[in-house]
Amino acid sequence: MKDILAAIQSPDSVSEDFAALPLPESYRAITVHKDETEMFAGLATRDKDPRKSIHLDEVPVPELGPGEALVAVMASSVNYNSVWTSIFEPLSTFGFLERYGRLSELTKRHDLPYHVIGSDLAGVVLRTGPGVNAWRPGDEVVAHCLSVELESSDGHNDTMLDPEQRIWGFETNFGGLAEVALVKSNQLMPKPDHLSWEEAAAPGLVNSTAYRQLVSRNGAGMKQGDNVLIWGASGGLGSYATQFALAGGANPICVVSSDQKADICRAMGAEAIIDRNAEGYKFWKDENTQDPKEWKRFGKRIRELTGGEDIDIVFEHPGRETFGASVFVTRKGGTITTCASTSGYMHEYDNRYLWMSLKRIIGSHFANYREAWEANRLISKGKIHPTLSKVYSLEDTGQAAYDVHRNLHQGKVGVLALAPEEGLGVRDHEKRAKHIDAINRFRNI
Ligand SMILES: C/C=C/C(=O)SCCNC(=O)CCNC(=O)[C@H](O)C(C)(C)COP(=O)(O)OP(=O)(O)OC[C@H]1O[C@@H](n2cnc3c(N)ncnc32)[C@H](O)[C@@H]1OP(=O)(O)O
Ligand SMILES: NC(=O)C1=CN([C@@H]2O[C@H](COP(=O)(O)OP(=O)(O)OC[C@H]3O[C@@H](n4cnc5c(N)ncnc54)[C@H](OP(=O)(O)O)[C@@H]3O)[C@@H](O)[C@H]2O)C=CC1
Repeated sequence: MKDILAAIQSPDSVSEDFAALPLPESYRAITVHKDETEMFAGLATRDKDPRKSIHLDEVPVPELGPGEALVAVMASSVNYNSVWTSIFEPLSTFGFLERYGRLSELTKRHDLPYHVIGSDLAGVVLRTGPGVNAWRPGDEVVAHCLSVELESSDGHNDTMLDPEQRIWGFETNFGGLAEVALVKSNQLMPKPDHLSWEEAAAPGLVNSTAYRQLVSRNGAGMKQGDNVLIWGASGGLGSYATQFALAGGANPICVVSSDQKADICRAMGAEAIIDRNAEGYKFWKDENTQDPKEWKRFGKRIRELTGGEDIDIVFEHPGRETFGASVFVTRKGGTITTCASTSGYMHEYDNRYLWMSLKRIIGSHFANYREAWEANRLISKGKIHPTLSKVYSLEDTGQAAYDVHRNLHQGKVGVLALAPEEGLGVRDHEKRAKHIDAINRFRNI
């Protein structure tokens, strides 16, 4: 591993040098263990502690198959899907690995008693499998997390519709929170050259998801002037949704839960901000009863901020807690687009407000190959910026996941894998200097 890192850090290394490096037999990886899936049985979601289930193990380097690449991971980031994996909710991800393992001789590799998690990476290609021509050892890359087989025509127009669609590092093994990762080569994209390894690893999953959910015609198809209600506007998804709304000439109405988060949204350029904590919205009177008066109070506040207008698009992900309010505050003909249910997946809303006002609910999940590429291109061009706040070592990934689970973080949380320190990997310093304030906006807050 030392030789690999030395080659990555040497300005003189060429592709042949990487190709000639022997692959290590094993690598350090963040895992959860199959024999621990019941460890939190009986505990409330909030009390399940990722620091107890997340391990740092030495695991064997997987065999490389056709169309695949092994990547030396310099940095990765924590996504909420790794939080779900680490608390074994809503399902243990070992069920996904077993199902994938049944697909073919090659996919059997994924069905192991440990799960190497993580759905983002920035690093350097070490080896490519048969049939890979577009990427070579030594290429500096990021990887998106869409894994598809594409043997069925169902996914040929929109790769997210492939019946064998999986999220790498969540529904497959050998993810990005590790020193080495195995990906399909079609997941690879050029690393934005003005960013450090950890900055480049931060946007991938959430940026692509927000792009499909909000901007793409497969999602809400946002246009100039739209009022976009963004829940968790300074969080992982929300910090990119806010940037897309601003960059696309829309009007984000940002919901956050503290002054500090409101300040971050202001610094991004948003003006309409609702502090849900300070304003004390209680959309549920008790576990089973919502309070439409609170939906109305929330809608009134939105109208104050928009000069009397209602919401064209709601960017939804908190789920059960907010969904009733989200449907209510959407204007006639507007769209609620949802990609998650952090607070609970059995939603309730008053359907009269949906059908009588001709609103639409759109389900959205990650991004197809092309959308992920387009989202990464916007990062590379400096139109959208990473929202990295804090960076942890691989050893401290459990704490990083704990922070995200407890909503103690801002924007995105990074993890260094092979990178010995922060700030390495920048190739275009001039471009970086142009965007430095935006790149650092979330740092150390
Ligand atoms: C990029 C990052 C993303 C995120 O962070 S997302 C957040 C994290 N992710 C999650 O929380 C999602 C976790 N996943 C899940 O909870 C589950 O993954 C799903 C609920 C999404 C799906 O579960 P499944 O196991 O695939 O489905 P079933 O409920 O067990 O049902 C499958 C059985 O139901 C049959 N079936 C499917 N459609 C129909 C139909 N229309 N009519 C009749 N049967 C149907 C199938 O065939 C199959 O059957 P048979 O069990 O016998 O094989
Ligand atoms: N389907 C897909 O492709 C994807 C799904 N996801 C899912 O989306 C969800 C959010 O992910 P991500 O943005 O990365 O997570 P983060 O935790 O980084 O951000 C979510 C934000 O939502 C807000 N929030 C949390 N709970 C509530 C609540 N009960 N009511 C209102 N607001 C709330 C918080 O902001 P504040 O406290 O400031 O209001 C929080 O910062 C997760 O469940 C994740 O699994 C994520 C990416 C892709």
